[in-house]
Amino acid sequence: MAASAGDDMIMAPKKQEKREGIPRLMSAPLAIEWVGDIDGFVRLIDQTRLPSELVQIDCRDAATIWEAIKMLRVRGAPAIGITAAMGLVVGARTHESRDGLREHIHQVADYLRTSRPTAVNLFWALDRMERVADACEAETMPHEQTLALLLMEAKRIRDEDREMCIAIGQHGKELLANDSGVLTHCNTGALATADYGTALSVIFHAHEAKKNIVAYVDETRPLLQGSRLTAWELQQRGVPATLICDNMAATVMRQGRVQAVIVGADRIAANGDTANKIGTYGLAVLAKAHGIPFYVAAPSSTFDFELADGSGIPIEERDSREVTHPLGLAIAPDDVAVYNPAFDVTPAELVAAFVTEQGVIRAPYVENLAALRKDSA
Ligand SMILES: CSC[C@H]1O[C@H](OP(=O)(O)O)[C@H](O)[C@@H]1O
Repeated sequence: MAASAGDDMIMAPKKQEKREGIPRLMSAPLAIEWVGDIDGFVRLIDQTRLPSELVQIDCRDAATIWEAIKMLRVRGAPAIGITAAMGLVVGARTHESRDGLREHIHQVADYLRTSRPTAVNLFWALDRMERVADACEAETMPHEQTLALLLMEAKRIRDEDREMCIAIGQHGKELLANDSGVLTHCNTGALATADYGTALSVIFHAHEAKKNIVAYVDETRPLLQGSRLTAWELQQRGVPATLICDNMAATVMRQGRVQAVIVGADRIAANGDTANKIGTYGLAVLAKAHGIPFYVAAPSSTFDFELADGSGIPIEERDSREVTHPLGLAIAPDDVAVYNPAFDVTPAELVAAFVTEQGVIRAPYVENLAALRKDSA
């Protein structure tokens, strides 16, 4: 039994039943779950507690959801979108009549939009939920029915993401040579998505296909999503993994330990410029210098076709204490000046290919990525 947010219960990783016929690769619970019916709540793994503790928190209001996204208790572009969609449902419920419900829903969505600025999935998911609310208003739908349809849409966003992650893995595994080393950055696995992940889904599926992959995992300063989360997920699945400090990436490439680099994304512009965890751009430059292919794995929901290029992608800057006090331990003098951008932008020309649920997409990106546009269908 998980506790409510703020007062949590430590859970031993429990065997998770197969979900809806799709065998789950991971023995831990899903990062995000909706518990109950329309009067239910969002249950999250608190990722700030991993890998030493698997703690789940129950979120019964929009403020708890906002805080969980802001503090990276739940993180990863698709996971943020799914959580915000479900968070809109718990927030919408506080308005108990049909009158004014649509306006209330827009207010909750605008509030959730302020949690983090870079991952486009947050905004895409909330836009999609608001379109449902607008349609219900236009149909003068009863209050309960509107809430039920919103919950259905949030679950649909989650389920579609899981399917896209599986497809990304199936397409991407063909890019990885047998007996190869693959370097990855940050966390792009089941913890960052509905399940399986994006770049990690490629590695998981290559492992399942017995391609004898060794994953090299960047620890990913300052919040250590690689050492805390990715190494944990890979161990959960029995994938050989070697943890390295971020400053070791050049050497492992030069030593020939790595034959590919694969990362996730938080927002990809129409020309293929890619925003991802800080440090990704440096990996792309290093990969180019060593003749190693650099791949970006992402679902179509992470592409922002409103942006012609990466110059317009908002880059989140975070608290300086994340740099000076990792895990609460002071590693820098007080009051030192700090610059802490959470993301950087990799120019499209450094990307060998994008791995999407629709397949592997190579340059020229402006033309070839256009097929991913939702309105291009
Ligand atoms: C599958 S998207 C994962 C993406 O999100 C991470 O950022 P954060 O941990 O700050 O949410 C990182 O950029 C990953 O590549």
